[in-house]
Amino acid sequence: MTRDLLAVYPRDSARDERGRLLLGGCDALELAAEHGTPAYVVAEDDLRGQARAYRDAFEAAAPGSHVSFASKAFPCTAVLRVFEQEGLGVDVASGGELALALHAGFAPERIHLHGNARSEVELAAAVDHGLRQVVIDNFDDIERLARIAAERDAVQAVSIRVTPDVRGDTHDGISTGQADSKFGLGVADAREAIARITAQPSLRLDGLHFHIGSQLLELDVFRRAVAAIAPLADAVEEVNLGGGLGVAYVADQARHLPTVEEYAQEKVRAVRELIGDRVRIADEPGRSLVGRAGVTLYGVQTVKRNVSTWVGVDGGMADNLRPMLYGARYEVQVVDRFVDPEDPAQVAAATHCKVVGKHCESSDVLVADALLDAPRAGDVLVVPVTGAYGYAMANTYNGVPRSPVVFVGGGRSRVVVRRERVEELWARDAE
Ligand SMILES: Cc1ncc(COP(=O)(O)O)c(C=O)c1O
Ligand SMILES: N[C@@H](CCCC[NH3+])C(=O)O
Repeated sequence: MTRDLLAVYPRDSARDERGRLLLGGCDALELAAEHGTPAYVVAEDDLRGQARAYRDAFEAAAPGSHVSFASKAFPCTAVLRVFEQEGLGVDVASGGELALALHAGFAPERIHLHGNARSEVELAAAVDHGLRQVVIDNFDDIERLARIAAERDAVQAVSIRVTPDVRGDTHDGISTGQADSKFGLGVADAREAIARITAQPSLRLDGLHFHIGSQLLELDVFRRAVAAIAPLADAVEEVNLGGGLGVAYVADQARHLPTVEEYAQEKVRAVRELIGDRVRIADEPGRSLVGRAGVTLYGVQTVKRNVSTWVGVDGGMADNLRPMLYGARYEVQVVDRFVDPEDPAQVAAATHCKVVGKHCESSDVLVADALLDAPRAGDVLVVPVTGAYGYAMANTYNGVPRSPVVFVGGGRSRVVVRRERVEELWARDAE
């Protein structure tokens, strides 16, 4: 069993004596045969372990703190149920995510609603269900939500999303904390929002919130964001620090990845030093709760040589948009013939190739610099760390039905989301 090769795989992964990948104790080749490919395979123990790591780390650093799952990262019933059972709250960003969280069993007191362009219907649903908080993003929200709550004789708890004018080191597409952002209000406008909310009898100001960006691998940026919002904090009971911790997609990132404990301690320390002991601390991680728990299995359909060697698989940009959107890097292996990229003999014998999807786009490239052991049609490939924002952003481009989600653990597998049927491509036809 080689441990290093599994540095970014779900924590209970292993390779057996024949070198075959085991996920949650299940043989990856058998999983592919049983459930078909492509398939998202999720190690349930990894999800639970991360939820506990988060809960324990924040509880140790800031007793009474509140950790929620940012459900956009993996919006499916089974994943939400796991986090509900583990005692987390949930962050929803639309009426649809709200409906899903309720369907999965979250009590409304554990749900808060985000969104930079919510409809009346979405805001009314939040009030009708009595959600824990609605996060105010702009001045229009205040007027609208106050009216909706007043019409129902309700008092809705709110927090304000502040844009702290802090830039984390991440891709532009997932950076949100800069001054020129579509999310939240700048510090001066947030001060005005505090006054307007306080003047509304149907709203109760509860918290401040920031989210600087996603896939952040350095922690110092959080202290700068806390410093930016600190002058507003007298008005609130809670500060939500917005998640954002990155995951290691490839082994070299794993060496520098902060732990959940370091992340929680750094955030809490910043709040205690710059704001004080009085405020309750909340956080809402998405990616780092689910990223490493998930892998995608693909079937190789064809291998050919046009200058490069092109390995064509049965999925691609419809099940994982991240390479195309953010130039995201991933590892890939043949599930029963791993190549050790640090072993010169294995590297020399391996095939340097591009693993590409089946979609009609030249940029449908899953891994541009793959090193595989003699890939051929019929092989099963595994791409690790696809638990976050893979299923979430899946689509049916080129009429490819969406992939199933399969939970594994203790040597057993179970389908928690079935593969979409081709008939569902026309299920919404008006006639
Ligand atoms: C408001 C908000 N909260 C939480 C998250 C979750 O962030 P991450 O997945 O980076 O932890 C996001 C997405 O980045 C977000 O927009
Ligand atoms: N979809 C993005 C993350 C979005 C962050 C949401 N605020 C990704 O895959 O990296």
